[in-house]
Amino acid sequence: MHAKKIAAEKAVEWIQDGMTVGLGTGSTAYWAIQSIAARVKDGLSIRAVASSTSSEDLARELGIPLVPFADVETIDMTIDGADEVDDQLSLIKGGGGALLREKILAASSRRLIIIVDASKRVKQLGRFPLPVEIVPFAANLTLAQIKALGCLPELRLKDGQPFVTDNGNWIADCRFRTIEEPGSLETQLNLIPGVVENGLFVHRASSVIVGYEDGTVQTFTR
Ligand SMILES: O=C(CO)[C@H](O)[C@H](O)COP(=O)(O)O
Repeated sequence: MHAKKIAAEKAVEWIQDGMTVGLGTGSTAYWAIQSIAARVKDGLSIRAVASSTSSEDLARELGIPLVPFADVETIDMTIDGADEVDDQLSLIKGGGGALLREKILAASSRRLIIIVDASKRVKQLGRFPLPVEIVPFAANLTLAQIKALGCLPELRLKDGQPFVTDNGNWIADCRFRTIEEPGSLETQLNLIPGVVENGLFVHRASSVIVGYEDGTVQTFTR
């Protein structure tokens, strides 16, 4: 927990007055939202757009000024977590099921700052099952197409029912074991009709901040 918190706090230091800030989702993004709220209380003037209803609720509760997705055209900086980060700063995201909104934020952000603890760093992406958001309609056909790309897709469940994203879709967690070419897989998955988006974020992170339990951080920039 400490490692996630200090990575988050380091990223939040980079936020400046007047910025539009994208808020990520998950237990590391939670600390970023807490730290942003503390700076807002101290007078920082920003507006934020959230990647999930849970982050939006938290930000609202803590008094961070929010702007709806529909009203935003550019984002200065997004701070978000990740499930895996490789040496090229490519990512797997979506463990929390918010990958679609997270990728929309990432694609429109001048800077995407990823905050992780050291356990998220890997030599090769793929040990963490890749989350893929699919439309519920004809899900089995879509799952079969995803499987043909060389993985074992499993529908994510919550209380015995399909997990439903903030966008009303389902998530397939896809076991690839290793992903040799993340860039090409990211494109291939999105070409399957029925796939809405996938959790590969290739060449999108501007910086990755890794927090360690001893209180130090390491920053990697592309
Ligand atoms: O992509 C995400 C949510 O969709 C999260 O950023 C990712 O799952 C990491 O979460 P955590 O910070 O809790 O380890």
